Amino acid sequence: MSQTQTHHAYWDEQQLTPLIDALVARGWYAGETFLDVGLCQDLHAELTRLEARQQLQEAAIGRGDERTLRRDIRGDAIHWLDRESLAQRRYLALMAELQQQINIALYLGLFEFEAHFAQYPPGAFYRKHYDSFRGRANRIVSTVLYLNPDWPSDGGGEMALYDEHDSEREVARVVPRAGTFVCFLSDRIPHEVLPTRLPRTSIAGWFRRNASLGGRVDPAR
Ligand SMILES: O=C(O)CCC(=O)C(=O)O
Ligand SMILES: [Fe+2]
Repeated sequence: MSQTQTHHAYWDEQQLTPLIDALVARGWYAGETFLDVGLCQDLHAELTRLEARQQLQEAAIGRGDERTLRRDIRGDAIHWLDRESLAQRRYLALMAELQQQINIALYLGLFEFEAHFAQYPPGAFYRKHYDSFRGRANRIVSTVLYLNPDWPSDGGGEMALYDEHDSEREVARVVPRAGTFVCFLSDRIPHEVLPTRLPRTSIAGWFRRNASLGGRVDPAR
């Protein structure tokens, strides 16, 4: 490999350039058929097994002492990725390479990636929120990969993204169909999950930079 060539093991330039450009220009990116269908199927099958074995936990909001279950804000059940399957390891390898490429292009100093499977049962939603707060940002770039093999037009459960300067202005509505991948700056882009009519599956993940809060290292979760 010559020094002027960049070599990516998984991603090619045609996929990464639009993602990086969109992150810089407007703070978010959404791409259909961004990820391999076979990998999405394997991840979806794993989530189905985890659910059957009751290995999903109801998701909380807040952190530390302030963690609470609030079904009126957030209704999903989750399982943190822990590299326990080949499919997880493949997905995490893809994200590790994406992290590297974002760092090269944007100097964000992304340091690690954490992610969980999520399942929204019928009727569930996640009200409009930011994934981190300015000045206390530990989560820098948010990601979502959808795993649902089919999604009817009346299925609901879209993710709505809002303008970074006007949190009332919707800028995109993303259908949670398998292979679609979204990423955005965690402290800039308000977003929400609209009520779903069908069980809705995804992997939500965050590229982090370790931030020290008052001398303590910010806890991971
Ligand atoms: O599943 C989605 O579309 C977004 C989930 C989300 O916003 C989150 O888990 O913070
Ligand atoms: Fe979020």
